[in-house]
Amino acid sequence: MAPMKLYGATVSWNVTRCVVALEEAGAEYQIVPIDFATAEHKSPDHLARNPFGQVPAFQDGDLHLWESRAICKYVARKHKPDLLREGNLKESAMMDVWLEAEANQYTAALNPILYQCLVSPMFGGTTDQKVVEENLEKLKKVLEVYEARLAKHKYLAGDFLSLADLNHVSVTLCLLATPHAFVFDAYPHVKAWWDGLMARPSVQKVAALMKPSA
Ligand SMILES: N[C@@H](CCC(=O)N[C@@H](CSO)C(=O)NCC(=O)O)C(=O)O
Repeated sequence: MAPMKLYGATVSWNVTRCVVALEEAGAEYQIVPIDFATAEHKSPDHLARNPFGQVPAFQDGDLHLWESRAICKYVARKHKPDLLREGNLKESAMMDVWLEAEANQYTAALNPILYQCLVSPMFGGTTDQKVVEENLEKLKKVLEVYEARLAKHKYLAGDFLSLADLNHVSVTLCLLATPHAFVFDAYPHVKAWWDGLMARPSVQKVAALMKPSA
């Protein structure tokens, strides 16, 4: 069976969100770089992979997917279904809650911070500190909810690791690459949760992959 293909650059936290799932699944995959400098992500070939002209895109045999979180769910369902808790209605429902919280609360607050602190300077742009400060305040409110949850459970969906936890990894690694990593210090249970995730070989591998020198 040909290896699964993940299209995109590992500088993107949406692409590396999928690498975490692929590494956790222990599945054979290859990363196919897409060159933003030449707008390859808008090429006809790539639009056929992802009609929105974005990365990641994904191929497994004759199946073509896009949207990082859908790719992660597919990889987990196929190779490590325990991450989805689909055998337990309540556990899988709680996982869905925290999958959505990652996308719509946590990463929604982090995206503008990462764009200002990491992406804009990468293209010679400046950092709008007002945007950073505004979204740091939003992130702190989100982390207050996470702190309360993780004071009661080892992981977000319950006392079991799930895809919901893993989907937070890539964007959190990016946060740690900004001057605002200290924001976790005020939330000890969030920090313990993160330290636990960081100890996983899959996360170590993605952390190494995301280092600028990689
Ligand atoms: N909801 C989607 C977001 C993909 C995305 O924004 N990809 C960016 C690069 S990563 O930040 C991208 O491809 N931007 C180029 C563009 O939008 O033209 C997902 O989770 O896969």
